[in-house]
Amino acid sequence: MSEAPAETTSPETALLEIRGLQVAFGGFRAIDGVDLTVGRGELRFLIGPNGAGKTTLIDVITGLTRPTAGSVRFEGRDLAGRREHEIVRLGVGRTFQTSVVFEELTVLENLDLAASFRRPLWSLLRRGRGVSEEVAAALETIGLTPLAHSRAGVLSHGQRQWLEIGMLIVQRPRLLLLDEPVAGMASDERERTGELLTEIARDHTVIVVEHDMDFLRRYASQVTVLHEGKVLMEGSVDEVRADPHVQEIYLGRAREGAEDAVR
Ligand SMILES: Nc1ncnc2c1ncn2[C@@H]1O[C@H](COP(=O)(O)OP(=O)(O)OP(=O)(O)O)[C@@H](O)[C@H]1O
Repeated sequence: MSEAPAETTSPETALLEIRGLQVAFGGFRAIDGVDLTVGRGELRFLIGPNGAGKTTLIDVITGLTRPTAGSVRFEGRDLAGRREHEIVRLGVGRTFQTSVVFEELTVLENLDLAASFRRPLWSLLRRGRGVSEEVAAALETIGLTPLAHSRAGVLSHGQRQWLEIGMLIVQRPRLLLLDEPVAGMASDERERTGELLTEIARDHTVIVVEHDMDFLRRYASQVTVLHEGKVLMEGSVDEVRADPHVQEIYLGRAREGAEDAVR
């Protein structure tokens, strides 16, 4: 018997390919026919008003929620039906809106623990022999080298977010999914996070869910707009901001009291 047909898209061109995705909660379709292609090395922003389906989309990619229909292919492999830890091992990492750092452990210990996830069991016995290269590099990238031996519990909100990003990086994912990484951050922390994302995107593919328009203007290039479970449009930040439909859904929110209209 011949092999299964070759993948429709070369892994060189598309890292992530979502087709005809649907997610229903009871009779309600939170995702309603989404097609999304993200190329290797992209820094893609995902925006949309509350309830648009952004988190649900991330949940499906990472195996937390099962789709009702459609496919999610990562490097040509179908992720549907795979468990969360299996998807992590395939190279997909995500941050959650709730923190996953261990407050009693130091920054370094948190990173080391996250990195140990990839190491063979025998190497865990060698722990305590100093800082591995990848952990040291991650510390530098996230700018927390001076705080390496501080307890994670004393970090500011922004520093904690960077630590979480560092904990992802040491697991060497090829796709990183970040859910509202600058939510609740002060402006200097936002700026540092924007720089961090730009740096990480040099050697990872990154999808960022973000509401903040100022942040998008500064750091986004390609943007996908979700609305009511569908892709409303894709384009550059300028194209998205100029689109009448996008303006309408954001201005609609503005009239309801939301502050961040597309201007
Ligand atoms: N487990 C669930 N059961 C029922 N409905 C759900 C569930 N999870 C999400 N929903 C609904 O699906 C829709 C999409 O939710 P989702 O959290 O994906 O939106 P979002 O774009 O991430 O919004 P926000 O910006 O507010 O986080 C919402 O109407 C939400 O109430």
